[in-house]
Formats: sequence, structure tokens, C-alpha cells
Amino acid sequence: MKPIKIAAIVPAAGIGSRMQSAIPKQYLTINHKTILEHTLTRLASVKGIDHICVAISPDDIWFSNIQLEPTRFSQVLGGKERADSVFNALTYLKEQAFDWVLVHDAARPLVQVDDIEHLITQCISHNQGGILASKVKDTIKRGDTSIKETVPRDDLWQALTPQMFKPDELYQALLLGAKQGAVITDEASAMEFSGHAVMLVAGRSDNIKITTPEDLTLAEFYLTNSKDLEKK
Ligand SMILES: Nc1ccn([C@@H]2O[C@H](COP(=O)(O)OP(=O)(O)OP(=O)(O)O)[C@@H](O)[C@H]2O)c(=O)n1
Ligand SMILES: C[C@](O)(CO)[C@H](O)COP(=O)(O)O
Repeated sequence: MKPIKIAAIVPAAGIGSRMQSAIPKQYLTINHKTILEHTLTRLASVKGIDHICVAISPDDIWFSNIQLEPTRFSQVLGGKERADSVFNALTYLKEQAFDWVLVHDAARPLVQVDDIEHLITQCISHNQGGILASKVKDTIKRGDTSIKETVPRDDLWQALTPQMFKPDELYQALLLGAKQGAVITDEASAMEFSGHAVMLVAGRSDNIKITTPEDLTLAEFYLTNSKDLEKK
């Protein structure tokens, strides 16, 4: 049986404006490693991932300092939005006939290898795309300066990454979403817009996206106190 080929795509072309840091947040360091390096170390530890393509900004002056194995990693130029960066990576990978792509934010360095491997197993066994997600734990309110409604939360999830799909389906879904002006903030929203069913695969809620300064403090705690999280 032909081995299943999986490529990871890492959108790492953002400017991190909400972090209010002097450099893009993916290049802030924790334990002498950049956030991007922590993330790439996790992905590189996943047995099923054959290649990792990183989307970086045209203005990126930091990525070249990261020591990467050239046969396992590649880089592409990111785009204006996260979805554009992912699309550029899909375009670059198109000729390499990967069976699946797994998109994971550079800004999520705490992801557990076990969770990624579980997502891969679920998508392959069901032959359907899916995302890591965590069940909402708090009461959710809708409003701006005062509460308009309490949102029933029994079936509410926070979408995480990785998000794993067949590359051609995701490529076409992102193209359609862009053409029709859909709001695409993750790969799943493009797939949903195109009518695909997407699996929800429960993942750890500490797989946070480092977005604002307080997220960095939490990530520093986890990365400093959870040595076992990074399989060597
Ligand atoms: N044009 C973009 C925008 C974002 N990203 C990446 O998508 C991930 C999630 O995006 P987000 O957390 O929003 O990062 P930023 O866009 O950098 O943050 P901000 O919105 O605060 O500027 C990050 O790893 C970011 O580098 C990307 O590759 N290309
Ligand atoms: C993809 C994502 O991390 C899933 O929660 C999220 O949509 C990224 O949003 P951002 O505004 O680009 O950070």
C-alpha cells in the first residue's frame, strides 16, 4: 500500500500587532528558542509529517537564523492575510502530491505531539478533514458594552490548530472563499463555506495561540515547566 504523504504548513508571516512587541511575536524567545522554533520542534517530532513548509513575510529578517534540515523544510512568501499565506504554501506544494496538509499556527508552540498524531489518525481513518478544538468552558456572552445574550455553550468549541485537509480541496475552498468575499479566519471556515463536513477533534486547551502579552507569560510558564512537552 502506498505510504500516506503529509505536509505541514506553518503560517508565520504575521506582524503580531496585538502583541505590541518590537519584533513579530513568532521570533520572541522563550528558554533561548524562538516561539517559531518551539513550534517547528513539535511538528518535526510528529512521525507522520513528511515535510514542513513555512510561510514567512517578505520583510522577514529572522527566519534565516533558524537552523533547519533543508530536505524536510521549505519556505514560501506569506500573503496579506493568514489565508493568503496558507494559499501560497498550498500553491508551492501542489506539484509534490501530498495526500494531506496540516496547517498549524507558528504562534501555537504548546501543541502536544500526541494531539497532532491523534488528529492525523482521525482524519485518515475517517477520510475526512478535521481540526483540533477545545470545548468552551466558560459562560459565553454576546454584546459590546453590555450583555445582549448568553450564548448556549453545549455545542460550542474553540477552534485550534492544526487543521488537516486534502490539499486540493483546501486549495479550491480558499480560492472560492476569496472569490466570494467570505470571512476566512481558519482553514475550516473555507471548507465549511465550500460545503465540506469538518470533524471536531478534542485537543488540549493549553494549545494556546500566543496573541497578547499575557499569553506570552502563560506560554513561558508552560514551556519552562513542562520539559516533557517537547519530545527530543
Ligand atoms: N498575513 C498573515 C497573518 C498571520 N499569519 C500567521 O497566522 C498565525 C495566526 O495569526 P495571528 O495570531 O493573528 O498572528 P498575527 O497576524 O501576526 O497577529 P496580529 O493579528 O495581532 O497582528 C500566526 O502564526 C501568524 O504569523 C500569516 O502567516 N500571515
Ligand atoms: C486559525 C486560528 O488559530 C483558529 O483559532 C485563528 O482563527 C487564527 O486567527 P487570527 O486572528 O489569524 O489569529
